[in-house]
Amino acid sequence: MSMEPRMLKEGFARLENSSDKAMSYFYGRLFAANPRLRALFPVALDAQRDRFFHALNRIVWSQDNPDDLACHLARLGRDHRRYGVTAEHYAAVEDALLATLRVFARDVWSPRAEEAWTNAYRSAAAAMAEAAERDAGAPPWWAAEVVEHDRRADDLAVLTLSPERPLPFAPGQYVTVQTSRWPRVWRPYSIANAPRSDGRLRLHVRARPGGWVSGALVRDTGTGDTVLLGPAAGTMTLDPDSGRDLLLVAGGTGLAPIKALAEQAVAPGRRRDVRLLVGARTERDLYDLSDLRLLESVYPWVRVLPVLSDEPDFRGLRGTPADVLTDVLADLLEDADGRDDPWDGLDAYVAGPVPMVRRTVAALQRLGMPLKRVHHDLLRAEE
Ligand SMILES: NC(=O)C1=CN([C@@H]2O[C@H](COP(=O)(O)OP(=O)(O)OC[C@H]3O[C@@H](n4cnc5c(N)ncnc54)[C@H](O)[C@@H]3O)[C@@H](O)[C@H]2O)C=CC1
Repeated sequence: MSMEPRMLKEGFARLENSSDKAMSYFYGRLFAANPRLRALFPVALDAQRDRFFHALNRIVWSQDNPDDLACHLARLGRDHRRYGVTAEHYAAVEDALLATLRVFARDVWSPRAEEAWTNAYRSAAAAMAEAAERDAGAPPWWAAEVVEHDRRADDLAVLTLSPERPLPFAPGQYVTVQTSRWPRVWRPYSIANAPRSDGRLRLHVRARPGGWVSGALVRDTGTGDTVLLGPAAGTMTLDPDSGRDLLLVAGGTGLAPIKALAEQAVAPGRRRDVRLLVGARTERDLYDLSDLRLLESVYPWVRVLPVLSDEPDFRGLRGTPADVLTDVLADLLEDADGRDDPWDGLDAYVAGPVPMVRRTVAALQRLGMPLKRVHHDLLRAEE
C-alpha cells in the first residue's frame, strides 16, 4: 500500500475513536468560520453528522479501489446539487476538516499527512464538482403535487405524486424526498411504478418510530400538498437485453421497486415468467395485494406468492421469503432441464429490510444461483 492511503486510514481511525466529538468539532469550526453555511443544513444535525462521517469513511477506504471511489464521488456530487453547493463551500469544508484532523489525529499528524489529506480531499471535491457540472442541464430537484394519499394502515400510505416537469427514471430506482415540515432533510424512497404517460410516481411509505420524513409523509401530508423530489438514482434495474424469467422478492415496503420491475417486465411484447414473492408479517400487512392480484389476472405468466412470517395459521407460504426459495425455484427452473446451465434463464431481484435482503441473497447463493444474476440495492429505513 502506498503511503498516502495508509496516512488517510491512520488519520481517519483517530476520528473514528471519537466520532461524535470529532464531528461536533468539525461542524462547530465550519459554522463559526462560515455562519451563512448553517442555513444549508437541517436544524438537527445528528443524521447529517452520520452521513458526513460515512461518506468520509467510504472515501478513505476506497482509495485502493479507484472505480468504486469514482462511482461514489460522482453520486455524492450529483446528490449535492440539490443543496446548492458551490466551490466556496468545498473550500470551507476542507479548512474545517483539516482543523479537525489536526486536533483529533495529532499523534499521527505531520506535514506529509497534511499533504496526503489535502490532496485526497481536493481530488474528491473536484470529482464531485465535475459530476455535478455534468448534470448541470438537469434540474437539481422537482416540485411534485400529492394527487392521491391512500392511507392503507395506521403507519402506511401509498402516495401518488405528479411532478411539475417530467422526472426521468427507470423501474427499480428511487428518488429522495423532502417535505415542507422538515426543510433540508431528504430521505430515499423507491418508485413503485414503471414510467406512465401522465408522468406520475407512486411511493409506498411506512412511518418509522422517530422517522421524520416517513412520519410527515404518512401522517401530515394530504392531497394538494407539495413535496420536493431529487433525481432518480439506483442500479437495481432490469437488464434491457434480457428476456430471462424473473424471481422478484419483496419484504414489506420493499415491494415498491419490485412492483415497478414487475410492471416493466409485463410491458407489451414481453412474456417472461415472473414469480413475485411478497414477504409480510400478517395478512393485514399485505397492503397492496389487490393491485398485485389484478396484475396477475391480466398477465397469467405472473404469479404472486404471499409469504407470511407472523401468521402461523396462514394456509399459504409461511416464514420469510428465504425459507421458501427451494420450492419456488424448483418450479421456475423446471423448464430449464435441457439447458447446460439451469440458471441461464433467470434473474433475481430482492428488496426489503436489510436482514431480509441479506438472508435471501445468501439463500439464493447457497442454492447455486450465480451472484451476478442477483440484484439488490439496499435502502435503509430512517433511524
Ligand atoms: N430498495 C430496497 O431494498 C428497499 C428497501 N426498503 C426497506 O424495506 C423495509 C420494509 O420495512 P417494513 O415494511 O416495515 O417490513 P417488515 O419489517 O414488516 O418486514 C417484512 C418482511 O420482511 C421479512 N423480514 C423482516 N425482517 C427480517 C429478518 N430479520 N430476516 C429475514 N426476513 C425478515 C419478513 O418476511 C417480513 O414479514 C424498510 O427497512 C425499508 O427501508 C423499502 C423500499 C425499497
